[in-house]
Formats: sequence, structure tokens, C-alpha cells
Amino acid sequence: MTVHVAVGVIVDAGHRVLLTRRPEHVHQGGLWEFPGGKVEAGETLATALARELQEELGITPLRVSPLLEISHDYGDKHVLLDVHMVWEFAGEPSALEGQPMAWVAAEALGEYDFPEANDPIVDAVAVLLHGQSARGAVQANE
Ligand SMILES: Nc1nc2c([nH]c(=O)n2[C@@H]2O[C@H](COP(=O)(O)OP(=O)(O)OP(=O)(O)O)[C@@H](O)[C@H]2O)c(=O)[nH]1
Ligand SMILES: [Mg+2]
Repeated sequence: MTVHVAVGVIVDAGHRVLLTRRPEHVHQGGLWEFPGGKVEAGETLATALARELQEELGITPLRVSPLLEISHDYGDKHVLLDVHMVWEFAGEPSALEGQPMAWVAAEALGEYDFPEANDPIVDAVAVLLHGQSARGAVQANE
């Protein structure tokens, strides 16, 4: 069974992105993630993303664009991550579920530990916001 997940890459005016850290006891616990969660029955992707960002951070996404979809098998769980950029939002994000939260510059994303499925997201975000890979796979000539 595949778990469909709405994931938001939230960007601020300074092109930093919002990361939260997963609790230790959950799937992929202790790792950093982009906020989001499971799409519930009957929900559209947009509705699920808006609900999750409201529940986890207290913000409402206003301008959203699709980034990529990732299908990943963890062995114990298969996920389909539907990842959207969130360019504008209403409200001030705060960690409503008590999770650690950080605003991170695109070029520093490589310093954070993410679930395995997130590698393509980290690369795409770094290229989009910074023009080069955060993980060092692509070397730009400065
Ligand atoms: N939100 C989020 N989930 C991710 C990411 N990467 C990744 O593999 N996942 C996986 O996607 C699945 C669902 O995410 P979630 O745990 O946030 O779901 P949720 O907010 O609905 O949690 P809940 O079921 O405890 O209410 C988890 O198995 C998680 O490990 C990511 O960057 N963000
Ligand atoms: Mg979640």
C-alpha cells in the first residue's frame, strides 16, 4: 500500500526554506523534513497541503507551484511524496506540534539529515533557489 503525502517547501522573502524535525518515535524519526502529511480520503492535494500546514505550522498557503513527485520504497512503507513549493503564505509559521523548526538557506540544505526519499527534493530546491546542488553532485563555476 502506498501512502500519499502532501509536502510543502515553504520559502521566505530571503529564499530560505522551512524545515521541521520529525519526532524520534515516528517513521524516519529524528530526521529533518519539509512540513506536510498524509492525504486523507476525499481530499485533493491542495486541500491536504493546506490542512497539514495549518495543523503543523498555523499558516495558509497562498501561492503554490508543483515541484516534483517522488515514489520511494522504505521497505516497511511505500510513499508517494507530492512536493509543492509554497512561495507565499498567510500567518507566521510556528512549531504547533512542538517539533524543532529551522529556516535554512538553500546552499546549507546539504548539512541536514533527511529521509532517503528526500534527496531529489533537496537537489531540486537547491538548484531552483541557489543554482547548484546542495549535496555537491553539481559543481557550478563561481
Ligand atoms: N511530511 C513529510 N513526510 C515525509 C518527508 N519525507 C518522507 O519520506 N516522508 C514520509 O512521509 C510519510 C508521511 O508523513 P507524515 O508523518 O508527516 O504524515 P502526517 O503528518 O499525516 O502524520 P500523522 O500520520 O502522524 O498524523 C512518513 O512516512 C514520512 O516518513 C518529508 O520531507 N516531509
Ligand atoms: Mg507531518
